[in-house]
Amino acid sequence: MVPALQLHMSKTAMRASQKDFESALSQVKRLKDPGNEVKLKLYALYKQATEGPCNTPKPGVFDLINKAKWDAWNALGSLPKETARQNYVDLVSGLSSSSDSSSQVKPEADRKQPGYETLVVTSEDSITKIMMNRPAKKNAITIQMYNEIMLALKAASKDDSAITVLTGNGDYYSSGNDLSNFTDIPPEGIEEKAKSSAILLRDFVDCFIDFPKPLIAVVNGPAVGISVTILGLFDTVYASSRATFHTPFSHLGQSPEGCSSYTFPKIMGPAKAAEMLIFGKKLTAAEACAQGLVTEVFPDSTFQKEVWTRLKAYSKLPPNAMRISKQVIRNREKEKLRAINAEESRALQERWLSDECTNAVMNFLTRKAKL
Ligand SMILES: CCCCC/C=C/CC(=O)SCCNC(=O)CCNC(=O)[C@H](O)C(C)(C)COP(=O)(O)OP(=O)(O)OC[C@H]1O[C@@H](n2cnc3c(N)ncnc32)[C@H](O)[C@@H]1OP(=O)(O)O
Repeated sequence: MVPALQLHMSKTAMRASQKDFESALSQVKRLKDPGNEVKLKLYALYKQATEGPCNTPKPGVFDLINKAKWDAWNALGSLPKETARQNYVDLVSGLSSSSDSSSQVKPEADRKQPGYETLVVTSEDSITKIMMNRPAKKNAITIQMYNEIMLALKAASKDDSAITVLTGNGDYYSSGNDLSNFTDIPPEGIEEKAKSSAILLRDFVDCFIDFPKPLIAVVNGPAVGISVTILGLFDTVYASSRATFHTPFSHLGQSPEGCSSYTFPKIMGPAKAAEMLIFGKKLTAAEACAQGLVTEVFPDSTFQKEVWTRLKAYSKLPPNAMRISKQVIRNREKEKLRAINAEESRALQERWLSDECTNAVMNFLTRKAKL
């Protein structure tokens, strides 16, 4: 017989000794939490290995935890003690090797989902993170980036993550619409450009209205324009103390989008919303939090650490319960939000053809004006 095969057979035929069992018992304490289902299996095998078949009365129906333990033990029937001991040792050894390999953290480049040029999309710890990735341009949103964000949101809505995060790479969260989007005029003319831009805007904002899982904005720095307005469609907004919130629509000859004409007055009251949306008042993170647009502000020095610790804890909550809670909170407004989005997009389609808008965009692009 081939020696390696011989070794394999003698190993599987071998019964776990009391010493193996005891070492598995101490090993199990060092493992990271394997989840309730595995813990029940371990409990049942332990009881079977040490006491034999289930011999205690069935707990009452409201004693949920003890009933689950009893059910798991009872399900092992008359499994011999020796086999239960062996199964316990095998289960712990399988858990140890999988936890060894999962503790080797892969670098972000390896976890990165392919197919995006303007974003870095990663999925880890039940969190899908969509990071805008044009730091040299302050994460200004190009046509390609609008399309990629829509694709990433659609994929995240179907993946096995529990929550989804939008954030920015570098010192800005996002400087909003890339103003050079307006310079690429097709042969059909400027009206056609305004029309296709309005359709893109409407589709983009609809993706946020319809997103089914908890959606969190991690606002790592200043936010401008559309990156601010869509925050009203997020479930939670965490901001660095360095973040600012600026919607200079009148300065740009434009009008509000992202459903902000409805969500902002609802969140902060009409007077405060008007200061932002009509007069372009820039809010600090603390002010945005006081107005209810931001959930919580963290000191910039500890922002990433504190936010991701919080999000990792939230991502362990039962995903279906979170999804249903979001539906219950948001569903009754969806139709209304879609209608508002369509109306805001129509208004902008006209604004983009105005002299006020054309001059403001030209002034920025020829470096005559900044916010
Ligand atoms: C499909 C259409 C949908 C339309 C939806 C409508 C949305 C409305 C909006 O979002 S309105 C908001 C539009 N955004 C702005 O008006 C911001 C313009 N940018 C600025 O004012 C400044 O860049 C700044 C205040 C954000 C940052 O200033 P700072 O001095 O710190 O940095 P720079 O100006 O040197 O920026 C670095 C480079 O990034 C380019 N850039 C920044 N923001 C934008 C932008 N929004 N659009 C295009 N380009 C932008 C900037 O030009 C610099 O590029 P350079 O290094 O090549 O010079």
